[in-house]
Amino acid sequence: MSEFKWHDAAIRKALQVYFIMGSNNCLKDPMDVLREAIDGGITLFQFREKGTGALSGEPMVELAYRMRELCRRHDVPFIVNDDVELAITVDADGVHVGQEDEGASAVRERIGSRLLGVSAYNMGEAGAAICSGADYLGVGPLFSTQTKEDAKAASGLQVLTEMRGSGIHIPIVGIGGITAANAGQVIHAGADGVSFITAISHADDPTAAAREMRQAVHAAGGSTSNAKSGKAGGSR
Ligand SMILES: Cc1ncc(COP(=O)(O)OP(=O)(O)O)c(N)n1
Ligand SMILES: Cc1ncsc1CCOP(=O)(O)O
Ligand SMILES: [Mg+2]
Repeated sequence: MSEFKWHDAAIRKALQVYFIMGSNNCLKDPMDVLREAIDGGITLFQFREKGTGALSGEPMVELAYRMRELCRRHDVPFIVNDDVELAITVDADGVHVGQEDEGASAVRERIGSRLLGVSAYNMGEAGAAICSGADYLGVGPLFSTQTKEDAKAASGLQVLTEMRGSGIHIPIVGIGGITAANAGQVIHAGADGVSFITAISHADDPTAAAREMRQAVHAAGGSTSNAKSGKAGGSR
């Protein structure tokens, strides 16, 4: 198992431009989409092979391996959605789980020091996720989304201001309907970064789309403006 220890500042930096995708989200070869997104400057990638038309079994595992290799070559940390077994099999850098998935405490036990992201829709879920050992929260859907089949109603940005106003300092990434046009608002509301599927997976030019997202996050202050306890020396 990887012994890499994630530091707070490194997590906030990685969350800045967090691309999530599975083969069924793409309009062309998913490896090309990922390669182009990396060229455009994404800072973290989540393999989320889920929903109508998703791969399963050996083809899914093979795609995960190929994507993990590509990310590793470019020093982009690789996260697996939902599937802890798969994350361990492909030696992912972390796992993201939601409220309907395996419990965060059990996942932490299984993955050791790998990065653990947990979804939180409200203050109660955020508090529980932190107690269970989450390294970061995925908060949303903030805006309406067509991508997640069972998504809750859009919460709006006030959930972020409420969390930050109540002393929740853990790294947070916003999710749901995020584009380069609204990414700055997400950062200003208190998130360290933005995560998104469609903004890149449906873009004619994923490299340009990633670059645009990166510029929007940096223009809004990026992770540095929200880092409350970043330790120096994070090596990612
Ligand atoms: C960064 C990030 N935040 C939230 C989610 C959503 O997780 P979940 O609620 O478990 O829903 P699914 O993605 O599994 O459908 C996420 N994947 N990533
Ligand atoms: C996985 C997930 N969780 C909450 S919203 C969402 C989908 C985000 O996709 P998009 O960026 O296309 O709205
Ligand atoms: Mg999930």
